[in-house]
Amino acid sequence: SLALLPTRLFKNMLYIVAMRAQPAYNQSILFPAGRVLCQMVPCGSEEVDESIKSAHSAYRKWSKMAGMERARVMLEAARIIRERREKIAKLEVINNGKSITEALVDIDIAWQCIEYYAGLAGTLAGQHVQLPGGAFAYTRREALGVCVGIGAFNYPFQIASWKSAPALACGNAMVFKPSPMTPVTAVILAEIYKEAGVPDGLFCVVQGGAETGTLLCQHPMVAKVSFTGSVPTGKKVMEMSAKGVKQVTLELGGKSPLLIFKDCELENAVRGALMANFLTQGQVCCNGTRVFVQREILPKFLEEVVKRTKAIAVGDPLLDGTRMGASRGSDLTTVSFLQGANVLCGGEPFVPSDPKLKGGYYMSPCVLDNCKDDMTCVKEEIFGPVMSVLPFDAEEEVIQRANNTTFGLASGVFTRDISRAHRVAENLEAGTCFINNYNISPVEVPFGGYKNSGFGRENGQVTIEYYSQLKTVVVEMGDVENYF
Ligand SMILES: NC(=O)C1=CN([C@@H]2O[C@H](COP(=O)(O)OP(=O)(O)OC[C@H]3O[C@@H](n4cnc5c(N)ncnc54)[C@H](O)[C@@H]3O)[C@@H](O)[C@H]2O)C=CC1
Ligand SMILES: C[N+](C)(C)CCCC(=O)O
Repeated sequence: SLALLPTRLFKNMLYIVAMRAQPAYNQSILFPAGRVLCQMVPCGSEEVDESIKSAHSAYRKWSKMAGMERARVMLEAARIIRERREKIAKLEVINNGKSITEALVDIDIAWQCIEYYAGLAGTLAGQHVQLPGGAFAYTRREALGVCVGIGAFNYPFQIASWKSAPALACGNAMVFKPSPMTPVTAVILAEIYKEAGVPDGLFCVVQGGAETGTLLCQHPMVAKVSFTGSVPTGKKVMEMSAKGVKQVTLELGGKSPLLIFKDCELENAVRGALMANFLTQGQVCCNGTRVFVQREILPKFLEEVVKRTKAIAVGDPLLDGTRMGASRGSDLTTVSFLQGANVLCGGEPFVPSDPKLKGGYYMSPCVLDNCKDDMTCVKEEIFGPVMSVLPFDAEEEVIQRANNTTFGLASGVFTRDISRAHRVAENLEAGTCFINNYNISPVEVPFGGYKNSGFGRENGQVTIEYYSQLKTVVVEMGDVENYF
């Protein structure tokens, strides 16, 4: 991570929230105020084993229920979340530090996801295949068993919902481990599922960090692991899962390109660039952090983007007017990765006026200009509110530069030329391409990566396939033909 780079003082100093200093895994930090939020006891092998066993017995009951029955329980869970959205959103702000405006959207996306998969639960079906002599075969779509979900800190409630909703719809149980930095709201989701009527243990939450995560991935009764987090941890999860031949979904990091052509509608492109970079303090895996702008419109684009970035209200995330809250991290470190890039605004520690928030982790959003493709800020994921802007001249050139990365989570293009838009979408190597927008997430639409950004998908109909398996039943209607 960038925090590992040598620290030198530049004339133009840039501060980012250090990623190295994670709080002790049994302690969660209150990001907005820099105080300890709660003490959690990390689950050891006994607790992990207990949770997986209780999930397994719940799975036995749940998977035998009709899809329509599971749907009713899930719809009730969605209803409860919708009813309590303000309360849960407030807890999410305290848990994570993001603004209340964004937390409300996250909670809404969470209940929509549960509602969507409730709708699919009754549609699970197989195929009937006719064979010679009146024989036939049919396929059954069956649950996998106990699935493990491991979440990152940036969308705690939403990630728990995105993983559990398709899992439960297909008849599985889930043991979920939230990030030790944001341990609170997954527990609220577990309580809501219980209240809605799922069998005891169907959605269990275990607390802890890497050790607990390892125990989950290695447990022989686990059928699948769905992971959201960094590339290095994702590789470890895949390795551990491979030993037990467990299925894996990996939602990893990104350094997504956003291509802004001179024929775009500039006002929307500017809004798109802000949405692509500054949601959740820039801590979004699919952020379009490499903003390629066609040279002719670069000055106008930068003028607008910088003006609006400077106007972003940073501070107390519980206030309605705040647009950027607190980041994770336990200290602010000066990091020099500029290598000649120009800080047009922000990138500094921000201290809110409220004395209660003085110890919190705030940073002013930053725009970097004069960037080159081989700079660290352009190549590596920063996971903070830092937008790197790069000029380009031609379509072919910018596609080649945009694809020159090991990541492939998302991408975006702003243009009014309809053919160009679809041509660019076809040629960008990424799991998602947004045309004339960025970072919207309708739950009906699959989400996931190419290349090192992972595989498998979340959301959309296709995710049913990642949480179920196919059984083929072959039926003979005549005599057995015997070769012996
Ligand atoms: N694709 C996506 O949807 C997202 C990707 N990310 C990526 O994750 C990075 C930072 O997020 P972090 O939470 O710090 O990621 P991380 O990879 O450190 O942790 C993610 C989760 O994995 C757990 N974990 C850590 N070591 C483990 C191990 N050996 N075995 C099993 N579980 C383990 C953690 O406790 C946490 O719950 C970002 O830089 C970004 O690249 C983050 C959020 C969303
Ligand atoms: C909701 N959305 C699309 C902004 C981000 C979801 C992916 C993540 O967990 O970072």
